[in-house]
Amino acid sequence: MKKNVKVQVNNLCKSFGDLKVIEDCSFQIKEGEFVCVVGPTGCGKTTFLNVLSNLLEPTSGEVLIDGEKASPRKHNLSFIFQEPSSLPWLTVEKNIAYGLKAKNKDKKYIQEQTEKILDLMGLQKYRKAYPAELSTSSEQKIVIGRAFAVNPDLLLMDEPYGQMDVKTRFYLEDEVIRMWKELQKTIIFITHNIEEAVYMAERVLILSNKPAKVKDEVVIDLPHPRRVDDPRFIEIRNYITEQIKWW
Ligand SMILES: Nc1ncnc2c1ncn2[C@@H]1O[C@H](COP(=O)(O)OP(=O)(O)OP(=O)(O)O)[C@@H](O)[C@H]1O
Repeated sequence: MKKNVKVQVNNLCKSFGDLKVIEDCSFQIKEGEFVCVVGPTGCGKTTFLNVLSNLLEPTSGEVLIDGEKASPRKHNLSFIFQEPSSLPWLTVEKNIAYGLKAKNKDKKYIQEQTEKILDLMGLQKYRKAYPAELSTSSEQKIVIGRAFAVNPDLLLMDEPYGQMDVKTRFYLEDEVIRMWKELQKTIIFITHNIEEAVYMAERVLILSNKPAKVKDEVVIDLPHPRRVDDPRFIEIRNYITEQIKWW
C-alpha cells in the first residue's frame, strides 16, 4: 500500500546572520516511516530539528506536515533529547500522562492511553514509583512511553542514546523500534552513530558538514531485528562511512 507523505521539506535554508547552517535541504518522509539523519558534530543537527518543528523560522524554504506549514501549535510534535527528561517529581504513570494533560485531553482518553503505554512499555509494575527509583534503562523507557503517548504526528529524537553504554543503547533502540512498529508513528532520529542509524532506520539521510545539505540517502532493506554482523548490514554501514569519512 502506498503511504502518504507526512513531512515535505522544500529548499530549506537557515542562517544566523552571515553563518549559513542549513543550505537548500529538500526531502520527503512518508507516514509511519523511520528515518535517521546522520551528521557530524556541530553540522547543524539541532538547528535542523528546530527548523523542522518550526521552533525556529527558516531563512527560506518550507516544512510541511500533512501539507500544512509545520507548527508546534497545529501539529502534535514529540521530542526525545539526549539530556535525561523524565519528570522526577512525578510518578511513572503521571510522567506518561503528562503530555496528554498538557494537551487538555479528556480524562477517559488520558486513562486509556496511559494504561496502553504502561502495558506496551512493561512499566505497569513501576507505575507508582518515581524515576529516581528506577534503573537508567527503565527511566529512559518512561521518556519513550511519554513521547509515544501523545500520539504524535512526528517524533523527533536528537541523539538520545549518545552517552549510553552499548548494552543500554541497544536495549533502548530495540524498545523504540518495538513501539514504532506497534504504533506506526513517523520518526526522525538524529545521530552521529552510523551503526545506530543502520540498526534502526528504514532510510538514512546523510548530512554534509556545515552548511548542512542532504548529501545522500540510503534505504536500509533489512528486516528487524537486525544483526550488526550481517554481511549486508556491514556493507551498508561501510557505504555510509565512505560517504562521510572526511568529517
Ligand atoms: N541561535 C543561534 N545563533 C547563532 N548561531 C547559532 C545559533 N544556534 C546555532 N548556531 C550555530 O549553528 C551551528 C550549528 O549548531 P547546532 O547546535 O545546530 O549544531 P549540532 O549539529 O546540533 O551540534 P552538536 O553536534 O554539537 O549537537 C553552530 O556553529 C552554532 O554555533
